[in-house]
Amino acid sequence: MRYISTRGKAPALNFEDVLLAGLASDGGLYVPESLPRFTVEEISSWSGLAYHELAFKVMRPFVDGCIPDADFKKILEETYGVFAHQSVAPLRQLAGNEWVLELFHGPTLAFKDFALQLLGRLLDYVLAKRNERVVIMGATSGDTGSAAIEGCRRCDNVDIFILHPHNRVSEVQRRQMTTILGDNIHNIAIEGNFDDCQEMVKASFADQAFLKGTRLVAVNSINWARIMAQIVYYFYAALQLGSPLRSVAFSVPTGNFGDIFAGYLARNMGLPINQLIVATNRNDILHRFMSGNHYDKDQLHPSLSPSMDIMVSSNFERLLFDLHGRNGQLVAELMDNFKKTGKLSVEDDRWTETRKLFDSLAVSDAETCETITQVFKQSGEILDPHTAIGMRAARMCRRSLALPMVTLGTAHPVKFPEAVEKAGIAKNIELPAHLVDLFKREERCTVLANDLSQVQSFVSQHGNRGKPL
Ligand SMILES: Cc1ncc(COP(=O)(O)O)c(C=O)c1O
Ligand SMILES: N[C@@H](CCOP(=O)(O)O)C(=O)O
Repeated sequence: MRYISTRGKAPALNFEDVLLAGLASDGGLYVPESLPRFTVEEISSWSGLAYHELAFKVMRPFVDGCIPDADFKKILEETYGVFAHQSVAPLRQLAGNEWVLELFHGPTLAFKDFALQLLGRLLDYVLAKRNERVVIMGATSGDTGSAAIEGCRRCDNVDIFILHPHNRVSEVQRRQMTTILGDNIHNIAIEGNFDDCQEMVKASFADQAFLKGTRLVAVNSINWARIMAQIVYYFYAALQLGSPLRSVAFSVPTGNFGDIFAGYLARNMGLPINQLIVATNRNDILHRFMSGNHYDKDQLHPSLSPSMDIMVSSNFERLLFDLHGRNGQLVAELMDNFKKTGKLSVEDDRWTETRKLFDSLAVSDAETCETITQVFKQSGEILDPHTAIGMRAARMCRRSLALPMVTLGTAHPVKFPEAVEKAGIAKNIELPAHLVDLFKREERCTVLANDLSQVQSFVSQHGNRGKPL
């Protein structure tokens, strides 16, 4: 399997190299040159497999021999063995055809663990084999950061720098990052928003002189391996609901468009998904595209669902690539123009094509709270604000009541007490045992201005186990 850039100019890579990459050298994102497509018989035969066994079946074609099967199986067994729930991703029925796929039973209580527990182990495996040290830079609006730190903290060959927007993540999210105290773990709070953090990470891939020859690796969903791992749970949920003989719909709380893009790929690999709903908070650039073909930058607003306070959605470019017949030059032109004008639209027929599969809804903070309250009264379940946005969109936008509708439960409500309290739920949600002393732990974090050169100089001063590169 070769991986090519969405902008058509960077060299094609194999799985091992794409794992160790971030943005492609032409500024694009890597995607598989062609997708594996599974038959109905093949998918049917996976029914009843344990999560790690299914993960092997779905991901094997992407890894394509770069990691021997026996080693990859062992890595997957270890990865999903650390999840707290026996079924790893339990599917909970709220009513009739309404389901929540609980993706928050990993160590950091959000869906990011599915990919980042794996990514950490894959990096460890590949870097040990190569005897190479790398620097990781990641941007987070709250969840990727802790999942990446947790996934990589035991990697000997990694120094990890996580940028989060100062005072714009929840306290639990911040502490999950800043209380992990290794000399290769570096938390930076940027005086800006998530897009500023993400832009700095991307700019660092474009000009790596400050790294003095050390390789830079991404943990955000610009890294293909992140998307690959997120495809699996669509198969896992759909198989339990009668696929591949029955179609299923998904509603996905969306920010960087990574999670829902994984669902789109699952469909293209043979899973009968008849609808994908893009559920956003008031930072609704994706909803404005899906509902009116306007992908136009706006101001970023803090919300009760801070992990989705994202304006420019990295993975949207991967969808644009497919929409434009996988023509890298066309995508490069669109993205260049977007950089200049902050606006992007596609030709009508391409947009109509997108709308055959995708619907969307933007949900306000008040509606988010209303949904948390409503679902609690109906079922006793407390949804986190991101999942609540997905649930509201599922209820408002579903095309068929006869088909199962699965909302991705992307985070545990204990991470967002403010929203739960605002929804009028007095019940105290307890942190799980491994985090019970979270509020007593020492924190370590450096606050930096929204300034790329300061950040890069910090990385080069601390990039070798806390010492200069
Ligand atoms: C809890 C939660 N829900 C949803 C999202 C949105 O996912 P994506 O960025 O893949 O669209 C994020 C962050 O990305 C998140 O942390
Ligand atoms: N919501 C994310 C933002 C980064 O998204 P990613 O999927 O590209 O890593 C977060 O919680 O950090």
